[in-house]
Amino acid sequence: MNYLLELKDVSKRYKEFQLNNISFNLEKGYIMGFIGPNGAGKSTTIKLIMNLIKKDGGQIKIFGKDYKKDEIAIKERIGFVYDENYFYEDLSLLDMKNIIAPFYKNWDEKTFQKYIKEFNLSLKQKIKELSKGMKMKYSLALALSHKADLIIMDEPTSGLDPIIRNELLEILYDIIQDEEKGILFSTHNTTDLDKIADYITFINDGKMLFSEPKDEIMNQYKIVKGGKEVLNFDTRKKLIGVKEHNYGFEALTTNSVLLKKELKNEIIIENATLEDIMLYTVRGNKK
Ligand SMILES: Nc1ncnc2c1ncn2[C@@H]1O[C@H](COP(=O)(O)OP(=O)(O)OP(=O)(O)O)[C@@H](O)[C@H]1O
Repeated sequence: MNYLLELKDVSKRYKEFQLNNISFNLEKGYIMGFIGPNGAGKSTTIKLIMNLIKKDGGQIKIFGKDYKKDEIAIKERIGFVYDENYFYEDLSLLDMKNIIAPFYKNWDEKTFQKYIKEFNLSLKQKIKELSKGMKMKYSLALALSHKADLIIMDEPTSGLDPIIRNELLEILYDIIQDEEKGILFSTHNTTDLDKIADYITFINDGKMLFSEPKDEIMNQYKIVKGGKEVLNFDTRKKLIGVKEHNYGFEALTTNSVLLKKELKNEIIIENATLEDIMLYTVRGNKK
């Protein structure tokens, strides 16, 4: 398989946090949502992919090549959008672009100008005068203007209003239509991913929970609701993150077919959202 991005057992140790054996692959033509609660290790993983920090173990390949050996050639084909600021604050948007653009052989000035206009930015303005959302839009305009094959975005929708947020999702969707490009997109806001992601990689507390096609995940995970009387030892084993209230319980399950067979009309099975999957799983892990 010709992957754009391959992580195998990638690990990183900090004093009080460990990222353990993260493995996933991203194919051409797909959008992967990278989800997990605060502090799960999403930014750490992205920094490792971008070689901004050193890994302690595992392998990272980008475009089939070792991510370090071919770093310069690889980075030319990556569009990177990152929450923390890596611009010179005193420069104008135009001056900063003039510094960045020559690094890319495939820089497309027309595309850049198109996004600047679409995002309502002024090239005369200084970076330090931009709001968080405006900085994100500027970052996006830069990342999308050199015909990158792999787009890596760390929380790109944070700070964006719903209109620009939706526009961004449409732009990302359009980008992958030629089936040559791929997007890795980390976010807390799983509703963004309900719309556009093909694959979901979920990490919690530095550990991988899954990396699978979104449709399979949505088929596998369901919400169960029922009365407390069915909550015995056997049933609990099939439930994740049980939430009990006065009249009954709600939980996540990957055993909905079996539960329905055993408990028939005593329970209700509903579809789960990605947010449900994240919340119930994190609750289940805490217990
Ligand atoms: N330079 C560092 N030194 C020590 N610990 C760090 C460092 N950078 C990150 N960490 C720790 O690693 C853990 C994971 O952080 P990370 O930023 O990767 O999480 P995240 O999933 O991106 O969270 P968020 O959604 O809040 O951005 C946190 O506990 C954080 O404190």
